[in-house]
Amino acid sequence: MSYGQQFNIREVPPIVQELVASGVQEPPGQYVVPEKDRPATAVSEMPEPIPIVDLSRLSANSADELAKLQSALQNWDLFLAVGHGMEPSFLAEVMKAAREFFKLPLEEKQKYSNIVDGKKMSSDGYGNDMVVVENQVLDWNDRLSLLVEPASERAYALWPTQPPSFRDILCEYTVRCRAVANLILQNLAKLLNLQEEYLTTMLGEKSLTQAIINYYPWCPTPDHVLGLKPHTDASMITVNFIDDDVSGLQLQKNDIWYNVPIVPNALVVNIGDVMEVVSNGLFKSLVHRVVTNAEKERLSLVMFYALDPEAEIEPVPELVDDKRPRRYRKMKSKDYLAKFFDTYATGKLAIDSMKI
Ligand SMILES: O=C(O)CCC(=O)C(=O)O
Ligand SMILES: [Fe+2]
Repeated sequence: MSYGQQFNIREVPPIVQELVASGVQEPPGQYVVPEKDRPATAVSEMPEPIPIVDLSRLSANSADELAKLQSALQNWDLFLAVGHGMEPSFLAEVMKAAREFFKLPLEEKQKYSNIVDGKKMSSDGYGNDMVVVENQVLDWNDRLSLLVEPASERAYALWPTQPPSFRDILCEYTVRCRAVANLILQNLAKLLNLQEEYLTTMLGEKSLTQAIINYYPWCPTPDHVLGLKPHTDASMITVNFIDDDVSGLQLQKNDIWYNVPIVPNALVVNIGDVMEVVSNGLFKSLVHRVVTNAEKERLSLVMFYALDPEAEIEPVPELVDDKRPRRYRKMKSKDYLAKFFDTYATGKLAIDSMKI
């Protein structure tokens, strides 16, 4: 995710889906993760399940539900959201449109390629990992990334016209997901003892929402590759709608990796770097990665809610005092995003560079 920017790249990586279709038995060396970073087949059992938060109860001001949200974020930096008002039939349609795009012939998908002049990668369009450092380990993932908000900034030339329903469905999902994000932000503001509209106001008209459809082809050797390298998101919050059939998202807490369970029709919502900084560390950005599956492909549709590129990311004054001094530097949103990709490519966490 990068929001309306172009980046110089070292090479154009292959489309993973094509590698798989060509019948590779082993992933090419560029995808093989060094032994110490490989996804262990056995991950730990969660000591307690991730709370499932009912958003309809939050909107009815349930104190119990708010406490559940707080405990989820304290323990896991993420929660599962039900009661979001999006019918299973609508969500199924969204996933179907996303899946159908990836089923199109390569030439059709390449019409929306994110490669510019063979040397740059745009934040919008179809492609995959951005290669910016030497010996970068590549993700076993292809994606379609589209800026959806502000609506006036959409690059419609990169929005697929196949399947024919794609555009309308993504527009509707954007509107409905924005309502979900706003409700969550209002409740996060409450937990921070800020005015209810504090965070929704920060995420105002010029703020950017990037939609990314991740497509992870099945992989002959899932133990040796990662769908996505360990990272935090460069967002305020991230709302993730996951294929309800195939797990793969893992979160890290206290240096241990755990599987995020699949709950059909629930959204997975996590804290991103911007919120960690804004809250002066009261909320923590989720460290996560994606592992692949030996038999099945996997899809996720992820909405990243980020600030206006010209806005400064910094702790809000209300959350800085003598007892809790400022813990993060200030940085312009667009500069942070540029930095984010270099750090991601090397397997490091961008948020660490903001810490004082
Ligand atoms: O595929 C997923 O479930 C997670 C995707 C993700 O973490 C991302 O796109 O930043
Ligand atoms: Fe992520």
